[in-house]
Amino acid sequence: MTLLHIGLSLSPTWLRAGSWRRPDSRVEELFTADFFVEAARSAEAAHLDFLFKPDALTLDPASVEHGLGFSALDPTMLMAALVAETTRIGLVPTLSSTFAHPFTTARQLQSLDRLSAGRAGWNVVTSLGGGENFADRDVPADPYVNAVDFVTVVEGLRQSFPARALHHDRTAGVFADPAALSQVPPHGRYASAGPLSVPALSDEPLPLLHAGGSPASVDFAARFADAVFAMTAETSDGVALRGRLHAGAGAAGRKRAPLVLPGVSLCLAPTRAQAEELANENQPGPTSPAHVRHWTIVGTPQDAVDEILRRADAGAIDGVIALPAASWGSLHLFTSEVVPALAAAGRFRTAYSGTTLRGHLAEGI
Ligand SMILES: Cc1cc2nc3c(=O)[nH]c(=O)nc-3n(C[C@H](O)[C@H](O)[C@H](O)COP(=O)(O)O)c2cc1C
Repeated sequence: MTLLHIGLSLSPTWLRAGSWRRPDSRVEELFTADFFVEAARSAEAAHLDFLFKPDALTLDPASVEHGLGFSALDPTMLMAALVAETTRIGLVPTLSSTFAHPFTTARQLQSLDRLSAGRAGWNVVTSLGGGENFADRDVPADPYVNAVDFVTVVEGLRQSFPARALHHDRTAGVFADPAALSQVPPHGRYASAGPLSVPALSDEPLPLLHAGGSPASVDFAARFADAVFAMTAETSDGVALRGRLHAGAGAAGRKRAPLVLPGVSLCLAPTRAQAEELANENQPGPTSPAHVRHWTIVGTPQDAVDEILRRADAGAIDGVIALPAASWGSLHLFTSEVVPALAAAGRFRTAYSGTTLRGHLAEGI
């Protein structure tokens, strides 16, 4: 039986809407490492595939009056802070192909991969907003044509200093073989010759996640992504997306289609009545992004198990990215009850068998 793949979003969805006002929200710690270390440790104790951090490169001042808005730590820095606090779980920051630069991106991700011994991934997004913060740069004419150039250059840079170049030959005094280092040709608007100053850990490409909704996004994911952070509110949306990704990946000659991992908003409590009360107390406010409509489960941990398995059996998902809602309790019930129940049902790992994110994502397929 195929195993599910599960990530935990560290976008603090469990403090969104009015939930940051709960006495136990720890909102004062929102920009500290400890806040995220607690979430990361409980995700790793449940043997999740990865921690995931969405990102926004823009902030509407009005949005922070009554809620968090898009205020957040830099995802790559946050993941780096979690490296030493975890040992097996994957670390997937979001970096924008529209606004970031491939050289900086490649260097940061290669460093994260090295520091974490193979646990880094990358959520590639083309980004909705943020242009005002990069107004000194041209916006690409077509964000997905540009995204292809961007990921090609990043991967080229990553392998411009391949793992095999390192010799560490003390006797001969050879640290690395310069002949194994290479340069990267220009692609589109990017001319970043390399080589990168951080050596790759292996010849494997970095695991890529992608989040988007358009046909161009699906084409991009089918060609490049290992997994898709999907916004499939209904089972039928997931079945359709999975079909398109499998067809696209097949047409691109890939052996494996990207995993469909929808965001699932989880408002969990020991009883349904408590979960509904929690959800009612924390309705999205007027400043919540209107376009965001994720699959939502309000109920007990068993309700979440049942619904996740129902969607998996319907061919709508390969796993989920958990977006705990309303309280820390939702997060802890997910990692301490929902995931262990999925494991007990034979649908999720009971222990890590590998040490790299690529290994976790390939497991049980
Ligand atoms: C589920 C989902 C998650 C997204 N997450 C992010 C994100 O974390 N950061 C970001 O800048 N944009 C994010 N986006 C926006 C996309 O990068 C993209 O700009 C937007 O979806 C428009 O592209 P599309 O027409 O292909 O959907 C997300 C979009 C979707 C559908």
